[in-house]
Parts: sequence; C-alpha cells; structure tokens
Amino acid sequence: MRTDLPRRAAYEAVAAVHRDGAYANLVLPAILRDMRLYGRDAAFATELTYGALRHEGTLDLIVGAAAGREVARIDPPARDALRLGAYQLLHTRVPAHAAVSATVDLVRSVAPGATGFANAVLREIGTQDLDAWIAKVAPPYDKDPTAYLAVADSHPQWIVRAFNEALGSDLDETTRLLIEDNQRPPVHLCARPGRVDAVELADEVGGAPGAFSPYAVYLPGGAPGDLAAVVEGRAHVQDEGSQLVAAALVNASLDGPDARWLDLCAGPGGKAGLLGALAVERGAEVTAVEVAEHRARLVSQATRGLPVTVLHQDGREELPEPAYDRVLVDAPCTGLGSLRRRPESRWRRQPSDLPPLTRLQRELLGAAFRAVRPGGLVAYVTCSPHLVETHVTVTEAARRSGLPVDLVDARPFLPAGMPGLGAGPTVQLWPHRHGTDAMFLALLRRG
Ligand SMILES: C[S@@+](CC[C@H](N)C(=O)[O-])C[C@H]1O[C@@H](n2cnc3c(N)ncnc32)[C@H](O)[C@@H]1O
Repeated sequence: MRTDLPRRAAYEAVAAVHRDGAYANLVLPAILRDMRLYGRDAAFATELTYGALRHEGTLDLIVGAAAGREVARIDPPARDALRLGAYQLLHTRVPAHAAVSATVDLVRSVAPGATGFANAVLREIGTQDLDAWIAKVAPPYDKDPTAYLAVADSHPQWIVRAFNEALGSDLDETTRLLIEDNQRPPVHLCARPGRVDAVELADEVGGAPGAFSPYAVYLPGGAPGDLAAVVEGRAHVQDEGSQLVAAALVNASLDGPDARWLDLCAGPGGKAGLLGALAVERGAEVTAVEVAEHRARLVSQATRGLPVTVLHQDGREELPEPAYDRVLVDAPCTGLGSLRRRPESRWRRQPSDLPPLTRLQRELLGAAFRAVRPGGLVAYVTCSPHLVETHVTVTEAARRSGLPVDLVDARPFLPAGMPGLGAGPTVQLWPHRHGTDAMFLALLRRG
C-alpha cells in the first residue's frame, strides 16, 4: 500500500489543478504534508505531478491515440490517472509492468468503471517508446516546425511561435529553450547586500555562488523557507534573472539626485527587498506600490527593517510625491518566461490574455514616465519574452506618453562579460542561455 501513496498524492494534486484551478506548486506541498510523505516518496510524487502537468498536451495526444478517442471524452478521474500512467511509461524508469499495474489500481479507486479501459490504454501506450509516439502524433517537422515542436516538447503552439519570434526565428535555439522549460528549475537565493555576502551564504546553506548576479546563491535542494538566513531576513528566494534586472536599474548611470526610488508593481516584494537593501548602501529610500491588498502586506513583510514605504494603491493613479530618480515597472504579464516554475501555466494561458495585459502594461509604464523626474531612469521588466509584452509595450507606451523618453543601452549595467545579451539596447535573459527565468529589461531615460 505504502508504495502507492506517492502516486495517490500526485493524482490528488493533478486532479486539484484541473478540478479546482489549483496551482501545483501550492497544492502539492499541502498534500504531501497531509499524507506524511517525505524524502524519496515526496520526490517521486513531485516528479510525477510536475512531469504529467508539463507534458500534458503531448500525453493527451498519446492517450487519445491509444484510446481511440479524444481525451476530452474520457471522464476526468480516469483521464488524470491515465496522464500519470502515460508519464511513467514514457518519461521515467519505472518498469512498464509496475507503471501499468499501479495506475490500474489507482483507476480502480478513483474511477472503478474504467479499470479495464485504463488497462487496455496503458498496455497500448507501453508498446512504443516516446519517440515513436511523437512520430505518430506530431505533424512532420518539415511541414510545420513549430507545430512539431509543440508536440515534441509539449508547449502550446502559440507559445512556441512567440518564443521562436523572440529568438529571431532560430528554431534550434527555440528547441533548446523548450527543452529547458521542461526541466525542474533550480532554487536561487538572493543574499541581501549589507546583510550577508553570497559566498558566505553559499557556505552556510551548502549551495554555490551564482554565475552572474553578485547576490545569487544556487541551492542544491530542500525547503528554502526553513533556512535561518531566509527566516532572519538576510536572504530571500529570488530567481537570479530578477536580481540582475533590479540591480541593473540601480547600477545605471544617473546625473543629479539619486535618493528616491519607486517600485510601481511591488507585490510580493522580491525586487523591493533587493532594492531596499541596495538603498541602504546608497543612502536612498524606496516607495513600493501594490494594488492588491494582500500582496501589499507581503511587500511590507518582505521589506521589514529596510527603507521602504509601501503604498496600497493603483500604480496608474497619481502618486503623492512624484519626481522619482529611479522607477521600476515589473509589470503584470503572462509569465511565459517562468514556465519552468509553474507546470500547469502553459496550458492555462491563452492568446486572449494578451490584450488586457498589454493595455495594463502600457498604462503602468506611462504612469512611470510621469512619475520619474526629468533625467531620471525607468526600468520596464517582464518575466515574459513575448514581443507584444516587451518591445511593443515599450514602443507604444513611449509613443502615447507624449513625454520625451529614450531607450538606454541596458547591457553595460549587467555583470561584465555576461554572454548572450544580444545587440541591445534592451536585454532578454533566457533559461537555456543564462539559467534564469526569461526576464526582459528595457531602460529608459526621461528627457
Ligand atoms: C510581476 S508582479 C511583480 C513582482 C514583484 N516586483 C517582485 O519582484 O516580487 C506584478 C505585480 O503588479 C501588481 N499590479 C497589477 N496591477 C497593478 C496596478 N494597476 N498598480 C500596481 N500594481 C499592480 C500585481 O498585483 C503583482 O503583484
């Protein structure tokens, strides 16, 4: 019985994602705690949950082909169990007989009427390996490369197209990105400047200093929230790319006063935490704006003890005392640059999410242009590489603002010698190039 608990946990997590719209990274830890699964069992349940969700689009095509009917016509409990079974058969080293019998046992308890059907479908899937199935269910690469990659590397085709466009139509590089998106991302810590040094922190937590950000530490595993450095506010969990873009705003050359910084989209406070720590060193103060009340509270918690004032308001509304020296707009976006961290999100996101988001992005960036003093700097950041959320938003917001704003080359304000930064003036980081989320940065100076 014990050996099947991890599969049961994975099933509960996948079912909650589909049934309740849950997020796997939030619901799974709670399920593991309730079921008292630790160590290898927890790792196996996590691998199954994340793997089945990431590869869902392709698994569904294979399950559908093996079943002789579309997965949409299979009842949800049997469907989720079959996804987990197919994942074990095609992506893990679990022996085929164990994958089939454990999945059939699971189906017996969640969808008793579908036991025989599930058995037949899984046996059919087990007759071929993943490559053979992909050759069967994907369109030929030569006919439609992005449609092929969408199936082979399990991403919706509109996302593959958007990545390919942002990568200059380099299909080989797009493929490398898609493959990287299907890996488990490492956990990065940010060693808060003035509180702990990255080398010291790496030593303390058994990690390694980051490749690029002077504040980054790569964690080997474990629960970062339990680390003394995190509990004591010397460090926080933050992707290295997020550290780099926030630090670039602070490092960019600026004439005149440099004491008032603004973070216009601050929740939950990762970048505000780093800006606040840097503000102590530079004698500056930070105003952090956040529209969602609970997220504004998280910003207050994340910046405790730092010179950060949190304002709970819409960043598009007039601020009490504008004329800031440096402004960060870490805009709400599709999050297509951090698909590694949210296994289900690629299937939830839709192209129709773009128009309302890009409108909000333009309005927030327009508000930043009004809030920065003449000569001051604005950093526009997204964790999406979609060109409509990056270049188009920047160009349109600048055009519509009626204010004199010019792009500044952001590359010199990233660590010296950092590879793969392109031709400028904006910067696009990538998981497959830099090991970071796909953060975009545009630096603009108001004339
Ligand atoms: C990408 S997140 C920011 C992440 C944050 N900078 C960090 O590093 O932790 C975008 C944030 O903008 C907030 N937001 C959305 N619309 C807003 C608005 N009109 N004014 C201010 N904040 C807004 C969202 O609630 C969300 O917390």
